[in-house]
Formats: sequence, structure tokens, C-alpha cells
Amino acid sequence: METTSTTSPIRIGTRGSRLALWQAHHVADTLRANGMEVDIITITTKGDLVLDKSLDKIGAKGVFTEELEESLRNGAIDIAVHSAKDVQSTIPEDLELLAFMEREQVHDVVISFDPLFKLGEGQQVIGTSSTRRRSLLKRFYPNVITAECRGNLQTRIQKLKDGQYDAILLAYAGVARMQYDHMIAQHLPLDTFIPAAGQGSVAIECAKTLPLERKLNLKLALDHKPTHLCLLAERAYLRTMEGGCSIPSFALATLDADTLTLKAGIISLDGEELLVEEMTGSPEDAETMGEQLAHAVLSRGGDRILAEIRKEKDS
Ligand SMILES: NCc1[nH]cc(CCC(=O)O)c1CC(=O)O
Repeated sequence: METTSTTSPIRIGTRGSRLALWQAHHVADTLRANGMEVDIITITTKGDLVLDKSLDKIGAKGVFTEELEESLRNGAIDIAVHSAKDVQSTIPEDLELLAFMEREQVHDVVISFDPLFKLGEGQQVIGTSSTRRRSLLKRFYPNVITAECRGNLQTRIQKLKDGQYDAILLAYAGVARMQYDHMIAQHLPLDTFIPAAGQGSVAIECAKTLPLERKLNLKLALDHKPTHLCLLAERAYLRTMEGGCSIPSFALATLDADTLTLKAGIISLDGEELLVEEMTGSPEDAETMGEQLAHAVLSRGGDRILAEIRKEKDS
């Protein structure tokens, strides 16, 4: 077979979890469809190894990304594939986010072996590892008991099966990609369970030194412009909040014709205080909007909520 590519195959670096591999294969398929040759290289990260600690306790930024970034630097891989949600808000100076792939539905879902399960009915133990989901549960379903649930999707579902929880909360995107749709008991509404910045999109990272022609070809094949614009706004919000994944903040941008809408906020760990701000503007101003919205949230009490969260974490 003849190929249009005259250079060496694109080496795609990925974590080894099933979701990560799905994402890497999604990238590989898309690149092949664009006439490129690819190799997938699996790399184990700290986030995959340390399963007995809650993510906000491991604390280090980028527990899922560090090893992949090192491989970009030393040239072992050309691109790294991440869940956009797991990419820290500020990436190292020598690397860049080249592309964001078209976003899957962005909401959270309730997963249970009981198809009739409904949040808030009776005594329920809900598994989650995200401070955002835990805080939102406390606010909107004050009677549920939340329990730590870490690990990759298969591990979490196994824990659910073992009876550790009545249900768990997950991102729809991962559930759909792993074909666990049949276990969805409830779809959580976007107006209350606002997702984490970047949820549902796949991010492509590379070293700034990757040859320009290669970068352009990759971007052309993989980048979804509307998703990219939305993620610029959400990530600027996250960066300005200095949130990281351990802070219960959330941000969701949507693009409708030529109007970008950004809704974002923060919630206290006990769920008592919820701040949500919304803003519309031009997609050209995506990053400025994220920054402005963060400043609005901070000045309206978000700074105090953040300080309290940091104090609780340090104690
Ligand atoms: N932090 C783990 C993680 N990173 C991305 C996803 C789901 C898929 C996505 O949002 O792209 C998940 C699991 C979850 O939150 O349910």
C-alpha cells in the first residue's frame, strides 16, 4: 500500500488505562484516516500506580501527565494524549497543547447496578473521588453519604459491584467510551452539576520543538475549533483560580453561532456556599473571558472559599 507520509510514524504516547487507550486509538484512527502512520506507546504514570490515596492527597500537580511530558521532552514520543480534564491548567514552558478533539457530551452521570436508582431516595452511599462532585452532592442531596472511590473506571465499577457504594458518579464521556451506558441510572443536569473544566475532550500535547510541518498536519487532523475555543475559556478560568483538580471549581463554555457563553464557579467543601457566574462574549476573547470570570468569582467570595479549602486541606 502506498502512503502519503514520507516521514517516520507519529509516536502517540498514552497512559495504559482502558479509557486512555481508547483515546489513543481514537487519535490513531483519526490520523490514519488523514494518511499518517502511527505507533502507540504506553507509559505508566504515578496517578495509575498510587491508588490508595485520594487525588487531592497525592497533591502533586499532573500525577497523570508528568511521565508523558518527560517522554515528549526526551523525544520518545511525538504527542501525548490526555483527557483534557486531567491536564494541569499551566503546562511547562517547553511544551504546548496542540489540539483539543471534539467534545463528547459533557455532563456527569450516576452509575448503579439498580436501574431504578434515584439520587436522594433513602439512605445512600455514593462513591466519588472528585471534590467537585462530593461538594455538589452535599449541596443538592444533603442526605447522601459520600465515600472515596478512586482508580480507573474498571476499578471503580468493580468497587461498586463489590457493594462498597449504592452508586458512583462519573463523567458521561468516559462511561460512553467504555460502553457502560447500560449502567447509567441518571443523567445529572448541567445547571446544577456543572462539569470540571475540560471534561469530555481529549487534549493533544507536544514539545514546542516538534517540527512545524508536523505540528500543522497534526492540528489539522485532530483539532476541533469550537471545542478548542471553549477549552481556552475554561482553562483560563481554572488557571486564574489557581484551582488544580483538587479544588471544587467547575467551568463550562458553549459556543453558539458566534457567541461564547462561559458558566463557572466554585463550591465550598461542605456544599453550603455555591458561587456561579455567567458571561457571554466573542470567541476571540475566550481566554480573557475565563480570566474575567475568575476575577468576578474571586471578588464575590470565591477568594474566601478558596482560602478555607486550602486551610482544610493543610490541616
Ligand atoms: N480524572 C479522571 C477522569 N479523567 C477523565 C475522565 C472522564 C472522561 C473525560 O472527562 O474526558 C475521568 C473519569 C471521570 O471523571 O469520570
